[in-house]
Amino acid sequence: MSGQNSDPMVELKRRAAEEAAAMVQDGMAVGLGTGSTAALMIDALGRRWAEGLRFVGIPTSERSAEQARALGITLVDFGSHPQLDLAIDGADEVERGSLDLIKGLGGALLREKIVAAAARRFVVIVDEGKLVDHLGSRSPVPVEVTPFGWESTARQLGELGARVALRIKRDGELFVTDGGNLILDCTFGPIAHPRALEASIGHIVGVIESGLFVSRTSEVIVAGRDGLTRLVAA
Ligand SMILES: O=C(CO)[C@H](O)[C@H](O)COP(=O)(O)O
Repeated sequence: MSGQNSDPMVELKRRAAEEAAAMVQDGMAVGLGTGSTAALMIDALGRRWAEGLRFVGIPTSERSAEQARALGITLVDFGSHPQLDLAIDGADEVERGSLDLIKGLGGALLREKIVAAAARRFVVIVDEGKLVDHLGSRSPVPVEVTPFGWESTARQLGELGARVALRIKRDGELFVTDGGNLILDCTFGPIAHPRALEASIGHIVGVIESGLFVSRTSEVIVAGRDGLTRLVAA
């Protein structure tokens, strides 16, 4: 994930990632997101670590843990750090104005949401293609469910109006999360009331968590062709 890339959007994402990484200060406890943009941010933190910055990280996936460990970053858990100063992560969709999110196309939504909920500030880094007027415009809502009875859970999600697909990997194997669960990708189309939908999904037995992140974002750093923009929730 490190090194220069000739894709201009990757370069912009790298700048957003560096801007977010610059928010980390000595002594902080920091949530480390998952995905290609978050990986650029962890790389940037690795460079700051090499220059002498010292902080502790809680990763949102085994992937991010491995990357951070390889860079020498000290990782901790919630036992020693039940509250974080800052969490930085990517997103699949960001709703203009509210800054509500869909996350979890990378499959790490449960740990990502726990980390975001534990952070005093939750900073999101995306390219401009992720901005939408209504969540659900392009992305399904990933929902993490227990393997036991997933078909019944899927049926109930369907009753909320979603087209439901069990996530399968490219090699044809089931996608299994770091927690040993399954993902149901739920296509609702544009979502008028994300908070109400998040609650309705959460009430279904067998659902562990959804990728709707409502009223959790402190700030979004958007990488666009015209440079970086910082958005704060309205
Ligand atoms: O939610 C996520 C993983 O569960 C990611 O943050 C999201 O998928 C964005 O990834 P990328 O930066 O690669 O587009």
